[in-house]
Amino acid sequence: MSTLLDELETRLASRRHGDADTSYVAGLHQRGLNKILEKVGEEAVETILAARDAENGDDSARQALIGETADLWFHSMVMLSHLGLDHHTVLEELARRQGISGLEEKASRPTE
Ligand SMILES: N=c1c2ncn([C@@H]3O[C@H](COP(=O)(O)OP(=O)(O)OP(=O)(O)O)[C@@H](O)[C@H]3O)c2ncn1[C@@H]1O[C@H](COP(=O)(O)O)[C@@H](O)[C@H]1O
Repeated sequence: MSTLLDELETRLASRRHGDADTSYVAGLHQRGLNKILEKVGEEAVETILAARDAENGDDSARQALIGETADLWFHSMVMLSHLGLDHHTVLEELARRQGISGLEEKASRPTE
């Protein structure tokens, strides 16, 4: 699975300065960070709405949620790519957190 993300990462990087007429990703980069963030926000909202529908929905509603989540992950990867980061940094952060209870971690934060 990580291979798939690696391949997508390579394809995204190859579009960084590509032709917007033939590449959706190149078009996003050309339109800039604000446009990319707008898409991330839009896909996040669509994912939330699809999850609501999927809770008591049929297979097609669950499939729609999978599609929206894929859109959200994809646009998040474009965002990272635009900023010179990649999914490995996120996987490393998740690996760092592995086994650390979210409740314990929150309790150990310095109080403001
Ligand atoms: N995984 C994806 C992927 N997922 C979703 N999308 C596109 O993301 C867009 C999201 O849908 P929307 O309806 O919100 O988009 P839209 O209406 O065109 O956008 P706006 O005009 O509203 O900004 C669609 O155009 C989808 O086709 C993707 N486009 C590309 N990829 C990957 O990126 C690679 C490079 O793509 P290109 O840059 O197009 O060659 C591809 O080979 C794929 O591997």
